Amino acid sequence: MKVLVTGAAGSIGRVLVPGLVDRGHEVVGMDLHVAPDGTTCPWYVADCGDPDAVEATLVDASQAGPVEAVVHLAGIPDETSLDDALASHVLTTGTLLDAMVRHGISRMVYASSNHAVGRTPSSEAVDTRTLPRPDTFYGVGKVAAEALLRLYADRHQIDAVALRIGSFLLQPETRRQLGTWLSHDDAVRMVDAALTTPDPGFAVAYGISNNTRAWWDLEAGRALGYEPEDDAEQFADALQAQPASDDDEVEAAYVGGPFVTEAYYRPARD
Ligand SMILES: NC(=O)c1ccc[n+]([C@@H]2O[C@H](COP(=O)([O-])OP(=O)(O)OC[C@H]3O[C@@H](n4cnc5c(N)ncnc54)[C@H](O)[C@@H]3O)[C@@H](O)[C@H]2O)c1
Ligand SMILES: O=C(O)[C@H]1O[C@@H](O)[C@H](O)[C@@H](O)[C@@H]1O
Repeated sequence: MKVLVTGAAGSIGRVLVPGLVDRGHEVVGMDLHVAPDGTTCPWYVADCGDPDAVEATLVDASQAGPVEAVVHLAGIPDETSLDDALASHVLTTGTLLDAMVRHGISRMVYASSNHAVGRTPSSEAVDTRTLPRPDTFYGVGKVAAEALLRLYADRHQIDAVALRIGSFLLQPETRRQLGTWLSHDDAVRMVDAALTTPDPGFAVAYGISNNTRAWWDLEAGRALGYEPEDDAEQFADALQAQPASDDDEVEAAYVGGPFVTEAYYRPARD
C-alpha cells in the first residue's frame, strides 16, 4: 500500500516509517523537519495544516502512483494552548481529509490519544463506548479530530481508524506505564492492521501492548487484526524496585495520568 505518513520525523514516525517499509508498504514521509539520516523514502518538508502545501505534496507524491492511505501522526504531542491544540490536531486533520477526498484517498489512520478520554476514572471500564472525556486542551483536540474523522467517514465513506495511543516508549518508565505502554514493534503491528483491515468504516481502538496490567479494552484493536505481542510486565520488577512516589497514586487515578493534575490547568483564552 502506498502511504503518506505525516509527522514522519517524530518519535513514532521514526519507528513507523522503516517498520511499514519492512512490512511491504511504500512510504512517503511528510514533516516540518527534514528526513532523519538514513531515510530512503520520498520526503516532503511541509505543514500539513496548510491546504496548498498538502495539495502540492499529494500532486507530486502521486506522480509515480496514487497514494492510497494517510497515517496522520503530525501534531504537538503534549498540552498546549487551546488555539494551538485546535490548529495542530483538528485543522491539520481537516486539511488532510479534504485533500484525501479530492484525490480519492479512502483511508486515514489517525494517532489519537488516551487523553481524549483521559479524565475517565481508572475504576471505570475503558472501551469504545467510553464517552469523550478529555483531560486537557490536547485531549479536546483529539476528541474534535476524531469527530472530524467520523464526519468524513459518514459524508465521504472515508475509512477512518482512530488509535487512542497510550505511552509509546522503548520501555515503560513509570508504574502507570506498566498498563499504558505501547512498544515500538506493537505500534508498527497496530498501524499495519489499521491500514489493511477490510472496510473498517469509522473505528476507534486503544493503542497499547498486551500489558498484564492494562485496563483499556484491546478487543476493538483485535477486531481490526491488531494482535499485540509485547507486555510491559517484563519491566515490572525493575520499576517496582524503585521507591514509590506520590505521583504514582495521582497517575493511577485517571486514564490520562499526570495530564489530569492541576499542573496542566490553563485558561482557554489568554
Ligand atoms: N508518543 C506518545 O506516547 C503518543 C501517545 C498518544 C498519541 N500520540 C500522538 O501521536 C502523534 C505523534 O507523536 P510523537 O510522540 O511522535 O510526537 P513528536 O513530537 O515526536 O512528532 C511529531 C512530528 O510531527 C511534526 N509536525 C507537527 N506539526 C506538524 C505539521 N503541522 N505539519 C507537518 N509536520 C508536523 C513534528 O515536526 C514532529 O516531527 C501525535 O499526534 C501525538 O499526539 C503520541
Ligand atoms: O499518556 C501518555 O503516556 C502519553 O500520551 C500521549 O498522547 C502524549 O503524546 C504523551 O506525551 C504522553 O506521555
